[in-house]
Amino acid sequence: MAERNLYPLFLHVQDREVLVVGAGSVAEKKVEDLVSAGARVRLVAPRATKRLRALAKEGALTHHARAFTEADLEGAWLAVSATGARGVAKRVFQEAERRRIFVLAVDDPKHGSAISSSVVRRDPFVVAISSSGQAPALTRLVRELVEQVLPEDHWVRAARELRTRWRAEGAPMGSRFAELVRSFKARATK
Ligand SMILES: C[C@@]1(CC(=O)O)c2cc3[nH]c(cc4nc(cc5[nH]c(cc(n2)[C@H]1CCC(=O)O)[C@@](C)(CC(=O)O)[C@@H]5CCC(=O)O)C(CC(=O)O)=C4CCC(=O)O)c(CCC(=O)O)c3CC(=O)O
Ligand SMILES: NC(=O)C1=CN([C@@H]2O[C@H](COP(=O)(O)OP(=O)(O)OC[C@H]3O[C@@H](n4cnc5c(N)ncnc54)[C@H](O)[C@@H]3O)[C@@H](O)[C@H]2O)C=CC1
Repeated sequence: MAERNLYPLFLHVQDREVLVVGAGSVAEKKVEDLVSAGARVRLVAPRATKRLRALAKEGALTHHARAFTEADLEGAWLAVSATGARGVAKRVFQEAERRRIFVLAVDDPKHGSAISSSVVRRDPFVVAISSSGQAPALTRLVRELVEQVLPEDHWVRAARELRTRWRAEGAPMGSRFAELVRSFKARATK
């Protein structure tokens, strides 16, 4: 479904069930991101990585050590298929479509209805980057470039400081954005 103009979103997954099918290294990254966003992850896969088994052991997710069945989608808000096994993504997608559940298909994007992005976090800002599924390695490169442009902490701290001063001085709204740009350009060329 990558050929269409995608609609970007930030999802509240806190306390919502997310089904992850497959528990290899690619699934591991998605699961870690989902768990840190507070999702209740239900993992279905005959074999799981050491890290995923450890997360299951400490109660951060539930792991069913068997192959996917259509009933696994029951109650899920979102699903991830990450098995690399022939035909599994298609089965997950067909049943998920029937149940109106969005699916990230990491090995077979045509059998998915959502794709994940590369993320740069500068709390409270989140920059999500996508090539609409066409060039993941380039997406990673753009993420690394954005990380260099937005160094940890400085960016938001500097903007907050500017804003405190604008308020104290009653700076006109119309001049604030231009001043922020000037100040950031000056920092970048220092
Ligand atoms: C469609 C999508 C589905 C989804 O995962 O949701 C997808 C699909 C596939 N990725 C593949 C390969 C690679 N993926 C990466 C990296 C990332 N891939 C991510 C997302 C996405 N990957 C979604 C679209 C993203 C977009 O719109 O650009 C990132 C951004 C986020 C994340 O993984 O969390 C993360 C960067 C994280 C970071 O910032 O570091 C690298 C580079 C590397 O790891 O060094 C490679 C090797 C280079 C290459 O092949 O390009 C393959 C081929 C597998 C094969 O051929 O066997 C498929 C399947 C296919 O396309 O058919
Ligand atoms: N989206 C992305 O960012 C990337 C995607 N990929 C693709 O992702 C796929 C998965 O890669 P890995 O995690 O390295 O694979 P892996 O081989 O390490 O893990 C596969 C997992 O799927 C499980 N599995 C197999 N059949 C199953 C079934 N019928 N039901 C449930 N679980 C089943 C296995 O038990 C295992 O946990 C590959 O096809 C790879 O090409 C690879 C790199 C990046």
